Amino acid sequence: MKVTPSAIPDVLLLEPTVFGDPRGFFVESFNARAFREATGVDVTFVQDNHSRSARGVLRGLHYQLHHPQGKLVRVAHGRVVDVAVDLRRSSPTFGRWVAHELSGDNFTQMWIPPGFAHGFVVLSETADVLYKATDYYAPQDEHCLAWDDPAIGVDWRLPDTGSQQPLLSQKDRAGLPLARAMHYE
Ligand SMILES: Cc1cn([C@H]2C[C@H](O)[C@@H](COP(=O)(O)OP(=O)(O)O[C@H]3O[C@H](C)C(=O)[C@H](O)[C@H]3O)O2)c(=O)[nH]c1=O
Repeated sequence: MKVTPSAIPDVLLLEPTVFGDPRGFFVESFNARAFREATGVDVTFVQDNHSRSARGVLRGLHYQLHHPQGKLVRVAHGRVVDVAVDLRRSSPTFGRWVAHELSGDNFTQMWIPPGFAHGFVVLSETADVLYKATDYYAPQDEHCLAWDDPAIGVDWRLPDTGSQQPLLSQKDRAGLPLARAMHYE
């Protein structure tokens, strides 16, 4: 597995080894020992998530404040721009973001440690996003950062769907700007 630090060094891009043959391919999408040895990150995942979305759907930017989740994100089918925003007030990259295309074709995974808001926008007709989390879902502890806060300035590379706006949940339409959102110490 190849591991490359992103522009925010704690956020890592992982490229697993893919074994292709005339039948198709095989890939170990997660191996705890390989993950620990390749990244130096020693965490336990307690929850697997899978969401399917249509082109132009944007989910995010979400985080749990008192039960922060580290996330290992991959795309089994389709293409997304996956985004992480550093909400650790003590971090030198507080308020900064990273975005990378994850797809069923590139097999790239993004490790996003606790302390970040996470979101993605779908570029393909549909996309299946699968991610492991290091803590359990805590709906009472969920917070939403505004996807379009100019103070963060995420370049979502929104797909052309004929609409200026991505397709958002009601919760995501009410995301807070960085200046008013709760942060991690
Ligand atoms: C996240 C989650 C949701 N749910 C239920 C709650 C709702 O009835 C339904 C849809 O939830 P929501 O609209 O919050 O799903 P997303 O907008 O995909 O939220 C996720 O989007 C971004 C990209 C994230 O990184 C987070 O994991 C998460 O916030 O699934 C659960 O039962 N367990 C869960 O862990």
